[in-house]
Amino acid sequence: MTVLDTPTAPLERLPRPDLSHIPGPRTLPFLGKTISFGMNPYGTYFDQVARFGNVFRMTVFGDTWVVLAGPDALAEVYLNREAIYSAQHGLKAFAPIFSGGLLHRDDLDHRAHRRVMQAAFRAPVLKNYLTLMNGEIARLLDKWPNNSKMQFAPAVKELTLRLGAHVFMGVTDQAEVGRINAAFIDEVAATSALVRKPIPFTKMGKGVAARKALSDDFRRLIAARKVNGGDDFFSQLCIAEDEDGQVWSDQDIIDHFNFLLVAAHDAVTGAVTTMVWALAQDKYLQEGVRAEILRLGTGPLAYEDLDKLDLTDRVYREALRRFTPSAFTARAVMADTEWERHRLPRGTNVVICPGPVMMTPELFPEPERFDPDRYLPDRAEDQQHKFAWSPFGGGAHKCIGMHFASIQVKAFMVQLLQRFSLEMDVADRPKWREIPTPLPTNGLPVTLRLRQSAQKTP
Ligand code: HEM
Repeated sequence: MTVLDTPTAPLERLPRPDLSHIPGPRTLPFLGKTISFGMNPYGTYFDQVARFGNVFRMTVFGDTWVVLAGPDALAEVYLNREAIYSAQHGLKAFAPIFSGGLLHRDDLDHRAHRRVMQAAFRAPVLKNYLTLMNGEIARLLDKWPNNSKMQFAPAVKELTLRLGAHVFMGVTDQAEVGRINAAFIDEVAATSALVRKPIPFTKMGKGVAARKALSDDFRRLIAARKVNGGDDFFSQLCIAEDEDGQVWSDQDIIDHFNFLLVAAHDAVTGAVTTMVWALAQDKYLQEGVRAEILRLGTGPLAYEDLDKLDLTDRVYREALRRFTPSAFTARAVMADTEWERHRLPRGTNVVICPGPVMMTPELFPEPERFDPDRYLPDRAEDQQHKFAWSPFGGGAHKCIGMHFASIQVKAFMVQLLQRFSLEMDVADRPKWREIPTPLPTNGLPVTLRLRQSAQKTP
């Protein structure tokens, strides 16, 4: 067993190239399209594509980006065949919170770290997580109210946080769970900070302080887990090794786990919230999903049954299309290149847009309609282009947790629908905030009614 030795050099400063040859709107210097993009990111995208085509310049929060629109651009940047697009540089605004995480590494360094992480996502390990999740979901759902309207979005956020502490970290002490979750919430909030410098009392300042506090917690946990082991995700990361016996240093474990917590949490919460939004307003669809779930029995989801939830899976996929958790992502260009006859000099920051691509009517007709049948073999709208449907990204950085996420979402939906009918008043149908992660702005008021056959956990 050897400790992986891939020290990350400090980020080199890239030039700030002149991008005046790229088409784009005339805007105020610092402000640019900040307000329009912040309030209506998808609308801004489609508007700019209509005016300038698939490559355009846009200034947001003082930084100028070149937006590469459409699914071909996703293929170009995600597949990164010539190794010229850097995630580490492109996402450097988040480095104070996430440096050292997998998405904040490139090339050989990234590949070496990803090989170690893969060990925590093997099938037998995932199966153990499912067992842990099932027990904890049952206990947490026992506490949800029957027959009264609840704010579903914050409730599911709280539930996934508690689930996360248990399944992700193996932490059950309530005081510790509370402390970790509070720090975690500050970290997540920092990802949408307007002020990117970690000045005390700003979002970024609090985020950086939270990272420090969490790192101290993780360091204490590592020592215990290396001795006692455990089925939780953190314990698996502590012992993860690649096929050549390479393992991470303690600092690597801390950095990776720090990023993983956030990567896992918000997206899963978003997917579940969207599914409940769709099912609560479509009784017919809800009954269809429930019937499919009940055909498997009345117990929690078994690992072997994961592939038998066809309609549930299509609802999940449609949720990830309709309000995708990660609608935009960024890279930096490390060597002069060209895209669609536009020169992209070294140092150009590019944005690619999986969210808007999944809302493009030419690929997904009537994109605003929630329609799980899009994925049936006779329509297969997602198959028209390799990157038509790509909520998990692609290429070297494709989401490593996508099976984990699918298990978590389905384990939750199985127990939720076995127990409860979901109802939403027409007047409560929400507006959605689209970035940084989609959220119904009214908290999603939903009434849960305990089904007659459902029982509380013994
Ligand atoms: C529905 C849930 C999820 C969605 C939609 C999602 C989406 C994504 C996307 C789009 C990326 C690529 C970002 C980019 O290239 O810029 C990504 C990367 C990543 N995700 Fe997820 N994710 C989800 C759940 C999870 C979970 C549950 C975990 C861990 C348990 C996880 C861990 C990661 C990691 C570590 C990366 C970086 C991979 C790399 O750089 O090699 N994600 N995810």
